[in-house]
Amino acid sequence: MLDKVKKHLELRLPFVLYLLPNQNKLYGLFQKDDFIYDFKGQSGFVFVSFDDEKHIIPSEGSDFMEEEFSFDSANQTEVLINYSENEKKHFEDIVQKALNSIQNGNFEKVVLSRKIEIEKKIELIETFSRLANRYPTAFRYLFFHPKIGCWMGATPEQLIKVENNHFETVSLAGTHQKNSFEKWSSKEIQEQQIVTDYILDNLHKEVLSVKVSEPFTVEAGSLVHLKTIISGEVHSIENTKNIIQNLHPTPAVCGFPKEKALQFISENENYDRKFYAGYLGLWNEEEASANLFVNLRCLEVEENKINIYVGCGITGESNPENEFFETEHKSQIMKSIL
Ligand SMILES: C=C(O[C@@H]1C=C(C(=O)O)C=C[C@H]1O)C(=O)O
Repeated sequence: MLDKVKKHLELRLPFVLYLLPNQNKLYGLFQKDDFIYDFKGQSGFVFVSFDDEKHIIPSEGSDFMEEEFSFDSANQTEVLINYSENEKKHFEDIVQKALNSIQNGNFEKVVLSRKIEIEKKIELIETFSRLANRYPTAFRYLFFHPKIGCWMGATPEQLIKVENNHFETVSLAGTHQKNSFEKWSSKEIQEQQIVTDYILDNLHKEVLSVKVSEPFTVEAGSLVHLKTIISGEVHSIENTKNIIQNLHPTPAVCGFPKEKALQFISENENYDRKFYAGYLGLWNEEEASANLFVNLRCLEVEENKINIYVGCGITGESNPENEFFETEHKSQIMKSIL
């Protein structure tokens, strides 16, 4: 498959490589032309931006390959926390502004992010190989489209999985470093509950039944999060489409209420999130199945530059400096494979 990837990169043709969580099989979908296909319910690998621009590498007409994943596991590096005081102050100021807005009753939660730009030219396949080796429990992907961009990531967050009318989604929020974690604070419990409530509210019109787990702690690389599994039955693929439309973007990556949080993000984050906090993955219209993930712990590859996108949930109890360090810790997930 590596030869095929190299060829596609040379010819500047779109492709995606991916590995499902806890699996060692590498899949590749290789488009034969360089059109941008809009996602309109055809089968393939979907790639949707934060502001809901929907693309797909369609299965039809593309080459599909699979093989055991056996790229070299090159060194894993530890990175030192490294940031400028300016960046820190800038982010803390925006968090403070969000706190004022929350206090004034404009919204309950907003997820604010940073775009960390690193001047660096990377070797794409080797870097993806390190990412795939390092985060086996995540959904790992490398997406390339000459007219859309090049992204890779290792996301711990499922947007939705549907098979035989059974669906599963998660509410994921709250973050700690694994090595210093003791227990969840009321702030974290509250910010995750906002996500769970929102998902349940938006599901009920579309599902036949729903089951909700207790919140539990999950590992994601060097971090831990608080997670609830929400599952049940849907009637048809139309329900699945409506659920996705209603869920995205969830308060795990946007905030609550959604419109107010979106407005704060667009007025205060000084860049386009593009595909960060969008969603991506498999859509099979014929089988009415989907396996989609939220695009987190990801980076965008430019010619001589990498953009790492990381965010964190702000609620009334947030502390601006702690939130800044949370984004730094999240960024280590990607920095350590560069
Ligand atoms: C926004 C991100 O992560 C999300 C926000 C979290 C939080 O605020 O604690 C935790 C997991 C994700 O739902 C990110 O990784 O960029």
